[in-house]
Amino acid sequence: MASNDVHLHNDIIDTFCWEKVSVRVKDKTQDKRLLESIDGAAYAGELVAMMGPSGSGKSTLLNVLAHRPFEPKFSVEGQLCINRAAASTAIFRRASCFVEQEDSLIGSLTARETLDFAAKLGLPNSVSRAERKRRVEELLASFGLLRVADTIIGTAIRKGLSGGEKRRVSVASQLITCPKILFLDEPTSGLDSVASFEVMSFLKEVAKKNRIIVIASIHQPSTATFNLFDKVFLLSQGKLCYGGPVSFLSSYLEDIRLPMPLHMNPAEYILELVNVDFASDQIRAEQLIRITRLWQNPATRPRQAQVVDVSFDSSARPVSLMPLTKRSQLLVPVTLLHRNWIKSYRDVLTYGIRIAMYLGLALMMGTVWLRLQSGQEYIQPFINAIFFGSAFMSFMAVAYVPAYLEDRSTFIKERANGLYGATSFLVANFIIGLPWLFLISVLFSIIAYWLCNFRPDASAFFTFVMWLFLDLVAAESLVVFMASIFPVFVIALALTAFANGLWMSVGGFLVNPTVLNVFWKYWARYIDFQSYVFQGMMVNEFSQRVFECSAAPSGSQADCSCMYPSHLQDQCQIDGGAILDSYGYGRGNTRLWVGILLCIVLGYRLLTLGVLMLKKT
Ligand SMILES: Nc1ncnc2c1ncn2[C@@H]1O[C@H](COP(=O)(O)OP(=O)(O)OP(=O)(O)O)[C@@H](O)[C@H]1O
Repeated sequence: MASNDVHLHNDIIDTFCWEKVSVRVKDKTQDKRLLESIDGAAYAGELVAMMGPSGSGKSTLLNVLAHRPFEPKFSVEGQLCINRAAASTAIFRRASCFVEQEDSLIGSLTARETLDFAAKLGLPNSVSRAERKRRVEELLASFGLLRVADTIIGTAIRKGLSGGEKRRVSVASQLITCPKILFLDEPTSGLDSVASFEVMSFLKEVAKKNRIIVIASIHQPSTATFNLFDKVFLLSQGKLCYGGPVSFLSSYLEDIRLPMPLHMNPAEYILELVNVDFASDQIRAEQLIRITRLWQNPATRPRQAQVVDVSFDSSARPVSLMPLTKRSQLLVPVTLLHRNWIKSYRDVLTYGIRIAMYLGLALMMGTVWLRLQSGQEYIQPFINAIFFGSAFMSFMAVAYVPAYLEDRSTFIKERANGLYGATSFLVANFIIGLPWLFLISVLFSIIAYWLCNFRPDASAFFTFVMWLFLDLVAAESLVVFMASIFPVFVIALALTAFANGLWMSVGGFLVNPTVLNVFWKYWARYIDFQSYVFQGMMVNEFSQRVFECSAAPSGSQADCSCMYPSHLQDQCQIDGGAILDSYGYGRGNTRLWVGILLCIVLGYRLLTLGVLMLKKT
């Protein structure tokens, strides 16, 4: 789209217009026009409705107007102007906000915290703390949210605000940065007619008081809600059928001999007029062609439809407009970290359930491998327990997929509104996981390590904790990477499980590294984080341990189906070092392995950053 930016400081946007907006989607399976040459304009203080039957192109038009990113298969044409000058994406990002159909609110925050974090992320540094608080309270009051300001939004297991209240919080949180244009995709979806009216009348008031242009797609408003709008754009099959003041609609319909019936909801009537999805008769289809032709033809299009009367309430005190200066890029990750911290300890689904799961696994492991002894027959159980403690713990990191996908979806929406970028998101995401994963590692080890009777030595215990912690950090980084490439729950879950399965298979336990198939031996093992953890834990346990044959019950050697070589089973005393030699694990490599593990973690995180920078939706 166009260059030649207008200069926005504290300027009011008086006019926002769009000309000849067309969208086409073309790929191997389809070539379809979604929007055809749509023109329109909106003025400061107006509440504008985008209406039309399902699939008519309302959301697509809204996305174009808001400069939202489109997938490459879409081709978008047209011109968007602010104050009659062409405007770039950067100007739009700074001047507008987009409220999605689905709320991207964080369920464990309260309404007040949600607005406060939106202010911290969106407002420039020059805004003082007191001013920020004042704006939050002002918006809570103007959206009728003071009564529920300290109630949480609501999570899957904890009820919070009602649907209407959530929508109001969504809208209020976007208004905190004083956008000059506010786009809303179906702001009333899922609300009853009373709640819909309530939300739209708040928006109308805010638009008038602050001279904001509010453009909302809406499905089927009640008569009262419809009458709140200043303007309506009616779409059908990607074409414009009417675009002008709501007050002029009825006389226009009379002019084209389709008068609005008395006592009928006008929104319902116009939607019926242009809906041919379920019409079996030819008459309806021809009627739609006639309506669109009349509108498309400048000769027959009524001049009044484009005349807009904006009446402002000059007595109302407007919310002050903020200068559009830059925010500190250092403060953003800190704010995200603070928000993630509140979420992680309040929302049991984020880490609470995982902590409980790992404690259960620790108890299970500790009781299955209960008090292993120093007899030779315990060598294999020790190795099995180490494998379980490294590989299976890493596998269970798949439980993080849903929480990460939720965070990613919030990030995608907030990034589209220009709040912060992928680096801030990933830094905050990484740091917030560390204390929780450390806590899990310590709690798991306290239970499992002593119950299993691993080497009773403080330094061995803390080394075990360190390996487990690194294992979980790497496993979580793998989850983050996979779920960023494929942000669909089932696919992310399946692929992470697959990757973990592969790392388990080539990690050294299931096939001794000395006999591993060459196809895997020379690459997979080296990037397999589980193999370094397994090696590390093995060295930690076996390098200073001796297994006695005397401790074994008689005849146990014959029953022993061990992985370690048979010549070792004949000896009366087995040094743990010999077990390590049989696996080809050298001692003294701990630092190297820790370094490699950290590089693997960094690698996953950097790859994720690349994915998030490239994937905008
Ligand atoms: N990614 C896509 N690929 C192909 N067609 C698409 C894509 N996205 C939307 N469309 C098509 O574009 C048309 C307009 O869709 P859009 O979502 O804008 O309609 P809408 O009026 O907002 O519908 P609804 O009210 O049901 O949300 C529809 O026919 C839809 O099938």
